[in-house]
Amino acid sequence: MDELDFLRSVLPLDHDQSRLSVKEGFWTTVTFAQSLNGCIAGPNGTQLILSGKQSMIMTHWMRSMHDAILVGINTVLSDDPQLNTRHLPPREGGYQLPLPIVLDTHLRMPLDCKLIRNASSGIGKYPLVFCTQALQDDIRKRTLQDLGVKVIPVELGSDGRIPMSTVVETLRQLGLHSLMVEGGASVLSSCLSSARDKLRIDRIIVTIANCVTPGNGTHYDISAQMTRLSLHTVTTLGGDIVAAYDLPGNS
Ligand SMILES: NC(=O)C1=CN([C@@H]2O[C@H](COP(=O)(O)OP(=O)(O)OC[C@H]3O[C@@H](n4cnc5c(N)ncnc54)[C@H](OP(=O)(O)O)[C@@H]3O)[C@@H](O)[C@H]2O)C=CC1
Ligand SMILES: Nc1nc(O)c(N)c(N[C@@H]2O[C@H](COP(=O)(O)O)[C@@H](O)[C@H]2O)n1
Repeated sequence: MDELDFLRSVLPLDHDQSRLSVKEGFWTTVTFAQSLNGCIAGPNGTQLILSGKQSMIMTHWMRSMHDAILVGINTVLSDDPQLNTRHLPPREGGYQLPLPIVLDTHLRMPLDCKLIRNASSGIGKYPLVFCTQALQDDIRKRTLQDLGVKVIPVELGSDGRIPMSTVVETLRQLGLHSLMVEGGASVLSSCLSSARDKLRIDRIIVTIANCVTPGNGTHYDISAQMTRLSLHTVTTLGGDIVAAYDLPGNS
Protein backbone atom coordinates (compact mmCIF):
# COMPACT_ATOMS: atom_id res chain seq x y z
CA MET A 1 0.00 0.00 0.00
CA ASP A 2 1.45 3.40 -0.92
CA GLU A 3 0.60 6.80 0.64
CA LEU A 4 -2.39 7.42 -1.62
CA ASP A 5 -3.77 3.88 -1.32
CA PHE A 6 -3.71 4.33 2.44
CA LEU A 7 -5.53 7.69 2.35
CA ARG A 8 -8.09 6.37 -0.14
CA SER A 9 -8.90 3.58 2.26
CA VAL A 10 -9.32 5.82 5.31
CA LEU A 11 -10.87 9.06 4.00
CA PRO A 12 -14.11 9.59 2.03
CA LEU A 13 -12.73 11.07 -1.21
CA ASP A 14 -14.49 12.49 -4.24
CA HIS A 15 -14.72 10.80 -7.66
CA ASP A 16 -11.19 11.73 -8.76
CA GLN A 17 -9.94 10.80 -5.27
CA SER A 18 -8.13 14.09 -4.71
CA ARG A 19 -10.35 15.84 -2.12
CA LEU A 20 -12.54 14.93 0.79
CA SER A 21 -16.15 14.66 -0.25
CA VAL A 22 -18.56 15.76 2.48
CA LYS A 23 -21.10 18.00 0.82
CA GLU A 24 -23.61 18.42 3.65
CA GLY A 25 -21.77 17.60 6.85
CA PHE A 26 -18.32 18.31 8.24
CA TRP A 27 -15.33 15.95 8.52
CA THR A 28 -12.56 16.25 11.12
CA THR A 29 -9.30 14.31 10.94
CA VAL A 30 -6.91 14.48 13.89
CA THR A 31 -3.36 13.58 12.91
CA PHE A 32 0.15 13.66 14.32
CA ALA A 33 3.48 11.85 14.26
CA GLN A 34 5.05 10.34 17.35
CA SER A 35 8.22 8.51 18.28
CA LEU A 36 8.16 4.94 19.60
CA ASN A 37 8.42 6.36 23.12
CA GLY A 38 5.35 8.53 22.56
CA CYS A 39 6.85 11.99 21.95
CA ILE A 40 5.55 14.42 19.34
CA ALA A 41 8.38 16.93 19.93
CA GLY A 42 11.58 17.22 21.93
CA PRO A 43 12.10 18.81 25.37
CA ASN A 44 10.44 22.25 25.71
CA GLY A 45 8.66 21.82 22.40
CA THR A 46 11.71 21.67 20.16
CA GLN A 47 10.63 20.48 16.73
CA LEU A 48 11.62 16.94 15.73
CA ILE A 49 11.43 15.49 12.24
CA LEU A 50 9.86 12.19 13.20
CA SER A 51 8.15 11.10 9.98
CA GLY A 52 10.25 9.42 7.33
CA LYS A 53 10.09 10.58 3.71
CA GLN A 54 7.08 8.46 2.70
CA SER A 55 4.93 9.19 5.75
CA MET A 56 5.73 12.90 5.42
CA ILE A 57 4.54 12.74 1.81
CA MET A 58 1.38 10.99 3.07
CA THR A 59 0.83 13.91 5.48
CA HIS A 60 1.19 16.40 2.63
CA TRP A 61 -1.31 14.44 0.48
CA MET A 62 -3.65 14.55 3.45
CA ARG A 63 -3.20 18.33 3.68
CA SER A 64 -4.12 18.66 -0.01
CA MET A 65 -7.39 16.80 0.63
CA HIS A 66 -8.73 18.95 3.51
CA ASP A 67 -10.28 22.43 3.36
CA ALA A 68 -8.54 23.66 6.52
CA ILE A 69 -5.60 22.70 8.76
CA LEU A 70 -5.44 23.68 12.44
CA VAL A 71 -2.57 24.16 14.91
CA GLY A 72 -2.19 25.81 18.31
CA ILE A 73 -0.19 29.02 18.65
CA ASN A 74 2.70 27.27 20.43
CA THR A 75 3.30 25.20 17.30
CA VAL A 76 3.53 28.43 15.28
CA LEU A 77 5.90 29.92 17.86
CA SER A 78 8.17 26.87 18.10
CA ASP A 79 8.11 25.45 14.54
CA ASP A 80 7.17 28.41 12.31
CA PRO A 81 5.28 25.90 10.12
CA GLN A 82 4.20 26.40 6.52
CA LEU A 83 1.35 23.85 6.52
CA ASN A 84 1.58 23.52 2.74
CA THR A 85 2.01 20.64 0.29
CA ARG A 86 5.58 21.26 -0.87
CA HIS A 87 6.63 17.59 -0.59
CA LEU A 88 4.17 16.52 -3.31
CA PRO A 89 5.35 15.95 -6.89
CA PRO A 90 4.96 19.09 -9.04
CA ARG A 91 1.86 19.02 -11.23
CA GLU A 92 0.12 21.44 -13.57
CA GLY A 93 -2.18 23.74 -11.59
CA GLY A 94 -0.52 22.75 -8.31
CA TYR A 95 -2.50 21.52 -5.32
CA GLN A 96 -5.34 23.10 -3.39
CA LEU A 97 -3.85 24.35 -0.12
CA PRO A 98 -5.76 23.99 3.14
CA LEU A 99 -6.71 27.22 4.92
CA PRO A 100 -4.38 27.53 7.95
CA ILE A 101 -6.28 27.95 11.23
CA VAL A 102 -4.47 29.02 14.42
CA LEU A 103 -5.88 28.97 17.97
CA ASP A 104 -4.27 32.08 19.46
CA THR A 105 -6.22 33.51 22.41
CA HIS A 106 -3.93 36.51 22.97
CA LEU A 107 -2.80 37.11 19.37
CA ARG A 108 0.83 36.15 19.93
CA MET A 109 1.29 35.19 16.27
CA PRO A 110 4.56 36.73 15.01
CA LEU A 111 3.96 39.25 12.24
CA ASP A 112 6.86 37.75 10.24
CA CYS A 113 5.91 34.07 10.61
CA LYS A 114 6.09 31.89 7.49
CA LEU A 115 2.30 31.54 7.30
CA ILE A 116 1.96 35.31 6.82
CA ARG A 117 5.11 35.67 4.70
CA ASN A 118 4.09 32.87 2.32
CA ALA A 119 0.61 34.33 1.90
CA SER A 120 1.93 37.81 1.18
CA SER A 121 4.29 36.29 -1.41
CA GLY A 122 1.32 34.57 -3.06
CA ILE A 123 2.39 31.01 -2.19
CA GLY A 124 -0.03 30.37 0.64
CA LYS A 125 -3.40 31.34 2.06
CA TYR A 126 -3.64 33.97 4.78
CA PRO A 127 -4.26 32.23 8.11
CA LEU A 128 -7.51 32.51 9.99
CA VAL A 129 -6.81 33.15 13.67
CA PHE A 130 -9.23 32.59 16.55
CA CYS A 131 -8.68 34.82 19.58
CA THR A 132 -10.57 35.95 22.68
CA GLN A 133 -13.52 38.32 22.36
CA ALA A 134 -11.60 40.58 24.77
CA LEU A 135 -9.28 41.56 21.88
CA GLN A 136 -12.16 42.59 19.62
CA ASP A 137 -10.95 46.22 19.53
CA ASP A 138 -7.26 45.60 20.16
CA ILE A 139 -4.55 47.25 18.07
CA ARG A 140 -2.85 43.85 17.62
CA LYS A 141 -5.98 42.56 15.91
CA ARG A 142 -5.99 45.49 13.51
CA THR A 143 -2.26 45.06 12.79
CA LEU A 144 -2.73 41.41 11.86
CA GLN A 145 -5.81 42.25 9.78
CA ASP A 146 -3.86 44.96 7.94
CA LEU A 147 -1.35 42.28 6.96
CA GLY A 148 -4.18 40.14 5.53
CA VAL A 149 -4.77 37.76 8.45
CA LYS A 150 -8.43 37.01 9.19
CA VAL A 151 -9.01 37.36 12.94
CA ILE A 152 -12.11 35.91 14.57
CA PRO A 153 -12.73 36.90 18.22
CA VAL A 154 -14.82 34.34 20.11
CA GLU A 155 -16.17 33.68 23.61
CA LEU A 156 -13.75 31.40 25.43
CA GLY A 157 -14.99 28.14 26.93
CA SER A 158 -15.22 27.43 30.66
CA ASP A 159 -11.64 26.06 30.45
CA GLY A 160 -10.43 29.47 29.17
CA ARG A 161 -9.69 27.97 25.75
CA ILE A 162 -11.09 28.56 22.29
CA PRO A 163 -13.91 26.01 21.98
CA MET A 164 -13.40 23.57 19.12
CA SER A 165 -17.17 23.52 18.61
CA THR A 166 -17.04 27.26 17.83
CA VAL A 167 -14.16 26.71 15.41
CA VAL A 168 -16.03 24.00 13.51
CA GLU A 169 -19.27 26.03 13.43
CA THR A 170 -17.39 29.06 12.07
CA LEU A 171 -15.70 26.99 9.37
CA ARG A 172 -19.06 25.51 8.37
CA GLN A 173 -20.50 29.02 8.08
CA LEU A 174 -17.59 29.94 5.82
CA GLY A 175 -18.58 27.06 3.55
CA LEU A 176 -15.72 24.74 4.51
CA HIS A 177 -16.39 21.02 4.92
CA SER A 178 -13.25 19.44 6.33
CA LEU A 179 -10.60 20.10 8.96
CA MET A 180 -7.26 18.43 9.61
CA VAL A 181 -6.07 19.02 13.19
CA GLU A 182 -2.24 18.73 13.24
CA GLY A 183 -1.45 19.58 16.87
CA GLY A 184 0.49 20.39 18.95
CA ALA A 185 0.30 18.57 22.22
CA SER A 186 -2.23 20.84 23.98
CA VAL A 187 -4.52 20.95 20.97
CA LEU A 188 -4.39 17.15 20.67
CA SER A 189 -5.09 16.91 24.41
CA SER A 190 -8.12 19.14 24.28
CA CYS A 191 -9.51 17.60 21.07
CA LEU A 192 -9.12 14.04 22.29
CA SER A 193 -10.35 14.86 25.81
CA SER A 194 -13.46 16.64 24.59
CA ALA A 195 -14.10 14.38 21.63
CA ARG A 196 -17.30 12.86 22.90
CA ASP A 197 -19.27 16.00 23.70
CA LYS A 198 -17.65 18.99 21.97
CA LEU A 199 -15.90 17.88 18.81
CA ARG A 200 -16.79 15.05 16.50
CA ILE A 201 -13.59 13.39 15.32
CA ASP A 202 -14.16 11.29 12.24
CA ARG A 203 -10.69 9.76 11.91
CA ILE A 204 -7.45 9.75 13.88
CA ILE A 205 -4.36 9.14 11.73
CA VAL A 206 -1.11 8.49 13.56
CA THR A 207 2.38 8.07 12.18
CA ILE A 208 4.47 5.98 14.55
CA ALA A 209 7.96 6.82 13.44
CA ASN A 210 10.75 4.28 13.73
CA CYS A 211 12.73 6.32 16.22
CA VAL A 212 13.11 6.79 19.93
CA THR A 213 13.62 10.33 21.19
CA PRO A 214 15.92 11.39 24.03
CA GLY A 215 15.23 13.59 27.04
CA ASN A 216 11.98 14.72 28.54
CA GLY A 217 10.08 15.06 25.27
CA THR A 218 6.70 16.62 24.55
CA HIS A 219 3.69 14.34 24.61
CA TYR A 220 -0.04 14.85 24.80
CA ASP A 221 -2.23 13.80 27.67
CA ILE A 222 -5.95 13.38 28.08
CA SER A 223 -8.12 14.37 31.00
CA ALA A 224 -10.65 11.63 30.47
CA GLN A 225 -10.93 7.95 31.18
CA MET A 226 -9.02 5.50 29.02
CA THR A 227 -10.73 5.13 25.68
CA ARG A 228 -10.17 2.20 23.40
CA LEU A 229 -10.23 3.18 19.74
CA SER A 230 -11.21 0.99 16.79
CA LEU A 231 -8.37 0.28 14.41
CA HIS A 232 -9.61 1.13 10.90
CA THR A 233 -6.52 0.48 8.75
CA VAL A 234 -2.82 0.06 9.39
CA THR A 235 0.11 -0.01 6.99
CA THR A 236 3.80 0.70 6.82
CA LEU A 237 5.28 3.58 4.86
CA GLY A 238 9.05 3.33 4.66
CA GLY A 239 10.08 2.40 8.19
CA ASP A 240 7.05 3.99 9.85
CA ILE A 241 3.75 2.49 10.94
CA VAL A 242 0.76 4.56 9.87
CA ALA A 243 -2.55 3.75 11.49
CA ALA A 244 -6.07 5.11 11.18
CA TYR A 245 -8.52 4.83 14.07
CA ASP A 246 -12.18 5.55 14.79
CA LEU A 247 -13.56 6.70 18.10
CA PRO A 248 -16.15 4.46 19.71
CA GLY A 249 -19.72 5.48 18.96
CA ASN A 250 -18.97 7.02 15.55
CA SER A 251 -21.14 5.45 12.89
N1 LIG B 1 4.76 15.51 15.75
C1 LIG B 1 3.67 16.15 15.34
O1 LIG B 1 2.88 15.60 14.56
C2 LIG B 1 3.42 17.53 15.78
C3 LIG B 1 4.20 18.10 16.75
N2 LIG B 1 3.93 19.37 17.19
C4 LIG B 1 4.75 19.89 18.27
O2 LIG B 1 3.91 20.30 19.34
C5 LIG B 1 4.60 21.31 20.08
C6 LIG B 1 3.64 22.38 20.54
O3 LIG B 1 2.68 21.80 21.39
P1 LIG B 1 2.08 22.68 22.57
O4 LIG B 1 3.17 23.42 23.25
O5 LIG B 1 1.27 21.78 23.40
O6 LIG B 1 1.22 23.77 21.85
P2 LIG B 1 0.02 23.81 20.80
O7 LIG B 1 0.59 23.99 19.45
O8 LIG B 1 -0.93 22.69 21.04
O9 LIG B 1 -0.67 25.21 21.22
C7 LIG B 1 -1.31 25.29 22.45
C8 LIG B 1 -1.81 26.69 22.69
O10 LIG B 1 -2.90 26.98 21.81
C9 LIG B 1 -3.78 27.85 22.46
N3 LIG B 1 -5.13 27.30 22.49
C10 LIG B 1 -6.26 28.05 22.32
N4 LIG B 1 -7.34 27.29 22.37
C11 LIG B 1 -6.94 26.03 22.58
C12 LIG B 1 -7.63 24.80 22.73
N5 LIG B 1 -8.96 24.70 22.61
N6 LIG B 1 -6.91 23.70 22.97
C13 LIG B 1 -5.57 23.76 23.06
N7 LIG B 1 -4.84 24.90 22.92
C14 LIG B 1 -5.53 26.03 22.67
C15 LIG B 1 -3.26 28.05 23.88
O11 LIG B 1 -2.42 29.21 23.88
P3 LIG B 1 -3.09 30.65 24.15
O12 LIG B 1 -3.71 30.56 25.52
O13 LIG B 1 -2.00 31.61 24.03
O14 LIG B 1 -4.12 30.77 23.09
C16 LIG B 1 -2.38 26.84 24.07
O15 LIG B 1 -1.37 27.02 25.03
C17 LIG B 1 5.66 21.87 19.16
O16 LIG B 1 6.89 21.55 19.71
C18 LIG B 1 5.49 21.13 17.85
O17 LIG B 1 6.72 20.78 17.28
C19 LIG B 1 2.93 20.12 16.65
C20 LIG B 1 2.12 19.60 15.69
C21 LIG B 1 2.29 18.25 15.19
N1 LIG C 1 3.54 14.47 10.13
C1 LIG C 1 4.48 15.14 10.82
N2 LIG C 1 5.65 14.53 11.02
C2 LIG C 1 6.61 15.13 11.71
O1 LIG C 1 7.78 14.52 11.88
C3 LIG C 1 6.39 16.41 12.26
N3 LIG C 1 7.38 17.05 12.97
C4 LIG C 1 5.15 17.01 12.02
N4 LIG C 1 4.90 18.23 12.51
C5 LIG C 1 3.87 19.10 12.05
O2 LIG C 1 4.18 19.68 10.81
C6 LIG C 1 4.42 21.08 11.00
C7 LIG C 1 5.49 21.57 10.14
O3 LIG C 1 4.90 21.77 8.90
P1 LIG C 1 5.72 22.33 7.67
O4 LIG C 1 6.77 21.31 7.37
O5 LIG C 1 6.35 23.60 8.08
O6 LIG C 1 4.74 22.47 6.58
C8 LIG C 1 4.73 21.23 12.44
O7 LIG C 1 4.55 22.53 12.90
C9 LIG C 1 3.75 20.27 13.00
O8 LIG C 1 2.44 20.78 12.92
N5 LIG C 1 4.20 16.35 11.31
